[in-house]
Amino acid sequence: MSSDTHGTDLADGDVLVTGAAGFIGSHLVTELRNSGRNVVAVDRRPLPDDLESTSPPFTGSLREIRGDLNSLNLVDCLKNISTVFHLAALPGVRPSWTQFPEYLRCNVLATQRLMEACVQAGVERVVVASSSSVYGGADGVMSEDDLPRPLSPYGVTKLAAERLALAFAARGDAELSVGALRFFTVYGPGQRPDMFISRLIRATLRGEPVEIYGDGTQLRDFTHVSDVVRALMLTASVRDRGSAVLNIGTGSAVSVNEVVSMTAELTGLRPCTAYGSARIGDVRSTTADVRQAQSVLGFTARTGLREGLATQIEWTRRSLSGAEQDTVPVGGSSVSVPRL
Ligand SMILES: NC(=O)c1ccc[n+]([C@@H]2O[C@H](COP(=O)([O-])OP(=O)(O)OC[C@H]3O[C@@H](n4cnc5c(N)ncnc54)[C@H](O)[C@@H]3O)[C@@H](O)[C@H]2O)c1
Ligand SMILES: O=C(O)[C@H]1O[C@H](OP(=O)(O)OP(=O)(O)OC[C@H]2O[C@@H](n3ccc(=O)[nH]c3=O)[C@H](O)[C@@H]2O)[C@H](O)[C@@H](O)[C@@H]1O
Repeated sequence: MSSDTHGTDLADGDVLVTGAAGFIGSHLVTELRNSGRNVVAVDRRPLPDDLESTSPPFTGSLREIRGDLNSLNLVDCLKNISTVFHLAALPGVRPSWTQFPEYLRCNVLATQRLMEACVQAGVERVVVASSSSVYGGADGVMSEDDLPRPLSPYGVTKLAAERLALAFAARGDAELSVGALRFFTVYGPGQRPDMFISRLIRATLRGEPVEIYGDGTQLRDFTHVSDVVRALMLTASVRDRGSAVLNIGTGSAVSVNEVVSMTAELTGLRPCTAYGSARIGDVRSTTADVRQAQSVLGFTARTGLREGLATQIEWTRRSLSGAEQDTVPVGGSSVSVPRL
């Protein structure tokens, strides 16, 4: 199978993206349209303005459906849809201790409702955003066959969502398969403002302090959003569409302190860091075992952390300076991303 996303063979029919207004969702919608797909974009938030543009280079159409997955008529939304990318969720690890009912509603109940509707509407393929946080505090490389032991309520809801989707695919009364992708700490232009790299770059460019939770030696397999989008598209188009759970990461981990040093080098500015307490539920280390994604999808991450950080720094600079267009080169094409 080609490891490129252009011209890959998604099932005929339009595609629907949930969480389309979000960080990863907005990049995915852009890339799908660049590859000629007609996209139905579902989110309870409005789409970023520049995603709605139909001017070139976009070739696929965009239809926005604004609403909550827990109340929309999803069977109607899914008419003529062959492939669903399910990205909608509450994504933060730390707030999940205090807002659990909302995590349950958005991550678990919404997934059950969506999967039920997919079966009724005859959707062929569902690609679900799962998370490295299903693993919990494993030492060393995290493999898909490891017993998941999430350490945060968020991780518990992501594991439940992943398993629910797979249970629907295993029912046997529908031609539906599921690819559940466990993303590892995704970064890049448009990254959620609550995430570390986003806070660090913004604070550094503004000359403000950023808090580091713990001593900064915690490790993350930081994965660039362009790689994640390519993995999503490959999962939808892979010829053997059996159900599977796959890690999407780079296979190597970098400490939070190293990210601070790289940001200093790339910006020429000295980040002002304040060390605070480690947060409950934050794992010490994440590293993806990337072998299954390589063998099933032909997927290998292409963007190194230094190069990827540079794309996010450039986007943040433009955003902070109020540039008209926040269009940045990502993974070989240009994408428009929401402003800060
Ligand atoms: N960003 C990461 O590092 C990362 C890592 C692992 C997994 N993930 C998963 O990837 C997905 C996307 O993450 P993101 O970082 O782009 O988050 P995001 O918050 O930017 O996007 C999620 C979108 O889902 C929408 N949404 C939430 N609940 C909804 C509901 N009930 N009905 C309709 N829309 C709803 C939100 O409005 C938001 O636009 C999530 O499922 C997240 O758990 C993200
Ligand atoms: O890989 C995943 O599955 C998860 O990755 C990220 O979660 P996290 O790794 O906590 O991402 P960041 O918020 O960027 O935090 C990275 C590290 O920086 C630390 N951090 C974060 C924010 C901050 O202000 N200061 C700080 O030191 C965190 O404690 C953590 O150790 C995403 O936010 C989750 O949606 C996702 O599910």
